[in-house]
Amino acid sequence: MKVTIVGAGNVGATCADVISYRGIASEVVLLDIKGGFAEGKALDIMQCATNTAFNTKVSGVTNDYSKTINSDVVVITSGIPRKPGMTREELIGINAGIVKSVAENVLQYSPNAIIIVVSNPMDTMTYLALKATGLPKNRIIGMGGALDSSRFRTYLSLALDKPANDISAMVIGGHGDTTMIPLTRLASYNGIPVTQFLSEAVLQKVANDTMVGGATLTKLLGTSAWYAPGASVAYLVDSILNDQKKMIACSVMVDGEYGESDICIGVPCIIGKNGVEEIIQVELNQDEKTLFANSAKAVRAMNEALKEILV
Ligand SMILES: NC(=O)C1=CN([C@@H]2O[C@H](COP(=O)(O)OP(=O)(O)OC[C@H]3O[C@@H](n4cnc5c(N)ncnc54)[C@H](O)[C@@H]3O)[C@@H](O)[C@H]2O)C=CC1
Ligand SMILES: O=C([O-])CC(=O)C(=O)O
Repeated sequence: MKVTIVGAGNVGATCADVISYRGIASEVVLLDIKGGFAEGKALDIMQCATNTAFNTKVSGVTNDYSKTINSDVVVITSGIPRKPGMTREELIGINAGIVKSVAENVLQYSPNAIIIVVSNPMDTMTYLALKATGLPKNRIIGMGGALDSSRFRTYLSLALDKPANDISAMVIGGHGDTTMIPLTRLASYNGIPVTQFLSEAVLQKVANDTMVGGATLTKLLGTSAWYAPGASVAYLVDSILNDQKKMIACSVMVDGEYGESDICIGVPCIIGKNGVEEIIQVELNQDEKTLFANSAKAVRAMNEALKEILV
């Protein structure tokens, strides 16, 4: 199975690295506009093969889409990341043009690919990719919820002092500092509600830390995060290529689900060989419904900025 990753920067290269050493795909192509950059990253990753025992073929190309031909999955990480103090939404002016042209280019050589959008503001970029390409909605997936949920589980694990893999928890809604909805009420430690172990105040702090998880890392690193984002994309790619049908919160086009339509927003999805195979309807309480409606309103308002680019 072949995966193309457009953008060989921090997130794209990390994603290629994880896909390779976990043997998720037989071939990975990294593509970047910076001359020689993707080639260098690919060569560096390939030189891990003997020490981490993988056989994935990794190659890099400078803006040559013909080398991406017949990819099963294409990941779009091209674009600029935010700097400390910025919101993801501020990236729209530069990233919209990049994401639109990249989505159109990859489809010329891989008309059947499933596209994973990572570039920010991710919900808006996913909507843009869908509208610009006209692909069926099951084939455009925005990656945000997988990462936000892993951050939520990490913060819960720290609060509980228990392993993150024993914790089940999900974040839905937009992938923004104020639009994420950590579903605290439904989070569990091996099936036991975390509300049995953690006070309301601690749970509120965990939820707040989760929502600003990306901003916290951006402040610490001077640019946005890449290890967990790259691993989260690889997790999604694995569920697609190996038809695992995992339930993963992803930004997808909703058509009446959760009372919304004509936006891409994070909802729990079954991810398999056909991309988005099902949207799971969680029974939300009134507070959660209100949070989701407000999140959707903010995501929809952001899409307005695409009007000029989509004409
Ligand atoms: N959805 C999510 O959960 C996450 C999204 N992001 C977003 O992912 C994007 C990438 O982040 P990083 O990898 O940290 O940035 P980066 O700056 O390290 O890498 C971006 C790469 O894209 C390349 N690029 C720019 N225009 C291109 C084009 N037209 N064609 C091909 N390549 C192009 C650049 O040369 C650069 O190498 C950012 O927009 C960031 O905000 C980052 C982390 C998580
Ligand atoms: O914070 C950012 O700008 C990058 C991102 O989306 C994340 O790490 O969640």
